Amino acid sequence: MRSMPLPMENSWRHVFKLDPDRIIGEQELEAVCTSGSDAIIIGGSSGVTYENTEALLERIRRFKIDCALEVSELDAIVSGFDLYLIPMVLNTKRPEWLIGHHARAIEKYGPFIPWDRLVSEGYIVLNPEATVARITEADTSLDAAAAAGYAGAADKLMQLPIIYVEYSGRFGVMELVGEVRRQLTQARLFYGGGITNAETARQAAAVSDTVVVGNVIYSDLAGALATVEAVKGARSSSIGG
Ligand SMILES: CC(C)=CCC/C(C)=C/CC/C(C)=C/CC/C(C)=C/CC/C(C)=C/CC/C(C)=C/CC/C(C)=C/COP(=O)(O)OP(=O)(O)O
Ligand SMILES: O=P(O)(O)OC[C@@H](O)CO
Ligand SMILES: [Mg+2]
Repeated sequence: MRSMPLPMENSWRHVFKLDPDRIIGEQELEAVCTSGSDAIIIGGSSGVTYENTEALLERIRRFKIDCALEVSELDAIVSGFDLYLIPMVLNTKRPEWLIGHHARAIEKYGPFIPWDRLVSEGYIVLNPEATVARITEADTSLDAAAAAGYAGAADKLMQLPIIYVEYSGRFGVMELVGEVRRQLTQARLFYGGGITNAETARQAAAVSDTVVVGNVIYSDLAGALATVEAVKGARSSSIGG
C-alpha cells in the first residue's frame, strides 16, 4: 500500500483500543495514555461517528503516544491521526467487507487519500458473538489449520503487512494463534480479544507480535493497566526468539 513503510506499527508491542462510542473519564484516559503502552487505536464496530472520533482524538492528542484510526465507517474518517488502519475481513462470506467498501472509498476519494499513512490489516474474526462477526458474516468456525491457511494466503499472496486474529470480547485459543503465527513470513501478527489481566496478556504476547487490549479498559482499569508490563516483559515466538 505504501512504498516506504513507516516503522511506527512495527514497534508496537502493546496497544490499547478505545471505542469512541464509549465514555471514558479524564483520569482514566490519562492513565491509559501514560501507561507505557505503545499506541492507541481508536475503533469500534458500531456507533462510530465523525463527532465522537474527533472528540476522542482531540483528548488523546494531549499525550505523547502514537494514535491510529481503525476505519470502520467512511463518514467517520477524521484527519490528524498518525496512521489509518484499514481492516479487510479475510473470512467474511460477503466480499464487501474484504474489498468492496474499500473499492468504493477509493473510487470516491482516491486523489485525497494519504497513502503513506494507510496500513491494511487482514482480519480473521473468530468470536461468533462479536458485533464484528455478525456485521461481516464471518465464518468463525475455522479450526487452526484453516485459520493458518487464510493467514498464509494474506501474508504470501496478498502481502498484507498486518494479520489480525480477532476474538473481540472473548479470550481466544492460543494454539490457533500460534499456528497462524507460524504461517507468516513478512506480516506482523496482531492479537486481540478477551485480555483482562496480566496472565492472559502474557499468553497472547507469547504467540503474537502486537497485543491489543480493549473492553477491559471500561470494566477494570487496573486489570487493563497490568497488561502493559506483562506484554512488554514477555517473550514472543516471533520477536523474542
Ligand atoms: C486524512 C484523511 C481524512 C483521509 C481520508 C482518506 C480516505 C477516505 C481513506 C479511505 C480508504 C479506505 C480504503 C477505507 C475503507 C473503508 C471501509 C469502510 C472499509 C471497511 C472496513 C471493515 C472491514 C469494517 C468492518 C468492521 C471491522 C473489521 C472493524 C474493525 C474494528 C473492530 C473489529 C472493532 C471491534 O469492535 P468492538 O465494538 O470493540 O467489538 P465487538 O465486535 O465485540 O462489539
Ligand atoms: O475488546 P477486547 O475483547 O479486548 O478485544 C480487543 C480488540 O481486538 C477489539 O477489536
Ligand atoms: Mg470494544
